[in-house]
Amino acid sequence: MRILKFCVLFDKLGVRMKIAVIGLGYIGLPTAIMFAEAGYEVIGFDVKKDVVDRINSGKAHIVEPGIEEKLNKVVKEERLKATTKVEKLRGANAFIICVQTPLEGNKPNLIYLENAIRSVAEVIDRGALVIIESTVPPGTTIKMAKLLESLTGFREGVDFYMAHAPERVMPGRIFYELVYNSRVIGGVSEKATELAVKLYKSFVKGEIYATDATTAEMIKLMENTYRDVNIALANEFALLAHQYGVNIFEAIRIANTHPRVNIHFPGIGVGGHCLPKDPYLLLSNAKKEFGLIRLARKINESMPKFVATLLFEALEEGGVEEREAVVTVLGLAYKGGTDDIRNSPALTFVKLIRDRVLEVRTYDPYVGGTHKSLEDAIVEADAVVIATDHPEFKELNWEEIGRLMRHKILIDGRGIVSNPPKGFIFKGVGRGDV
Ligand SMILES: NC(=O)c1ccc[n+]([C@@H]2O[C@H](COP(=O)([O-])OP(=O)(O)OC[C@H]3O[C@@H](n4cnc5c(N)ncnc54)[C@H](O)[C@@H]3O)[C@@H](O)[C@H]2O)c1
Ligand SMILES: CC(=O)N[C@@H]1[C@@H](OP(=O)(O)OP(=O)(O)OC[C@H]2O[C@@H](n3ccc(=O)[nH]c3=O)[C@H](O)[C@@H]2O)O[C@H](CO)[C@@H](O)[C@@H]1O
Repeated sequence: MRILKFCVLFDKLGVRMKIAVIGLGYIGLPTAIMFAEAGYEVIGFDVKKDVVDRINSGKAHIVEPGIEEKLNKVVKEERLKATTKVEKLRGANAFIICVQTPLEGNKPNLIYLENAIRSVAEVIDRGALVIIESTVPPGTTIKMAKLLESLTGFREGVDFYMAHAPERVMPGRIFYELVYNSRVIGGVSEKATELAVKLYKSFVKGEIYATDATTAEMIKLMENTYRDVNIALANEFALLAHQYGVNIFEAIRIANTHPRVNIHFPGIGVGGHCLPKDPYLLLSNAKKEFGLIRLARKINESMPKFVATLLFEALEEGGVEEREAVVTVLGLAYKGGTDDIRNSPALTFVKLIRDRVLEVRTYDPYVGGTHKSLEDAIVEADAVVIATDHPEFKELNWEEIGRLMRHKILIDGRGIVSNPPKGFIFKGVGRGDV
């Protein structure tokens, strides 16, 4: 073990290995910190100057438990430096690419990844390892290896080595999961797989499964598609529960006691940088139509609209004119405990209702919003809609909140209020029982 660590940390001449991490966002920054903690010289590269400046002052630009302390330490000890200058990456033994891979329409936009490869091409030395951590459509890593070959005249498997090492961590648990999750690593060549496995072994304590690049790409996309399809099934069950007068959360709790059933949780929708796009990345290079995965997406995409319907029904029941209504939305983040608003169903919901009501107020303790305090956001409101399952919202005393409101209407888009509070018109996704 000690010999392996020595081989990975130092090159053949005994010089400390230099790792370049390209893209310092939710994935790249924690990854850069892990490699720095493992003993490498790490240089982080991002196109955003404000991100780079913040990191170099030891301050994180994202919310993640433990990140401030860890970042501060590795920056102070000069084990991690960030830059916007590509020439500073020269001499890197490994390049780890963590740029975003979003959708444009429903098609993958790989421009950030291609630009990252172009940057690598400017500075790469013979023998270097290039790893794509970003989630990509099947076949992309091989395409990127070809792009790098055409830009440099080098050959993969001979002059450089390229592998896909998809990231599987869950925001909120990143530093634990980076170490203890199992990992999948697939090289374009066998030598690339071998080198990448060796590199990740310097901090990963979970199992590392070696495969080829395209299989690794497909595995990552299958994992998130599996989750998306299962959430869609839970959402469809929730819609059915409204037809049958059932509390879906109670039904799911009991169904899940079956040894082979694990139903996910319904809600206002599925957000974040991954689940709303990865099923489309999986389908993007396919030559025929696949129905199930697309239908699941459509169901999940329809959920903010369903919550809007619940709101308008409740306003009508409460005798509140839509055009006069003041609605407070609790939570903008795509899920609890994060400041990430990418593809957040809360934002979609706000867009859906804002032209129909008098005022939409928003409050999110992690993101901000139109109001800085919960009390200010709620006072004289006609309805409150829970759009994010932040832990803070699970502790709220609804009777007290009700006293501040003009009308007591509560819509639970996240299944966090188990007992409808007294005196409220209460509706929630999957709460067919109320
Ligand atoms: N966020 C997650 O929970 C998560 C989990 C697993 C996998 N992933 C995947 O990891 C990848 C990164 O996701 P993220 O959430 O960290 O994205 P992000 O948007 O938070 O970070 C990407 C960073 O890359 C930078 N960047 C873009 N183009 C660049 C370039 N050419 N050179 C240098 N920097 C560049 C951006 O400025 C940004 O700071 C995506 O493919 C995503 O699907 C994300
Ligand atoms: C397979 C898997 O586990 N992948 C994880 C996932 O992480 P994530 O941060 O995107 O988190 P999720 O918890 O999946 O939430 C997404 C959205 O779905 C809503 N949701 C969730 C569960 C549920 O039962 N009902 C719901 O409605 C939730 O509110 C939120 O809006 O993708 C990352 C990037 O690839 C992975 O790295 C990470 O391992």
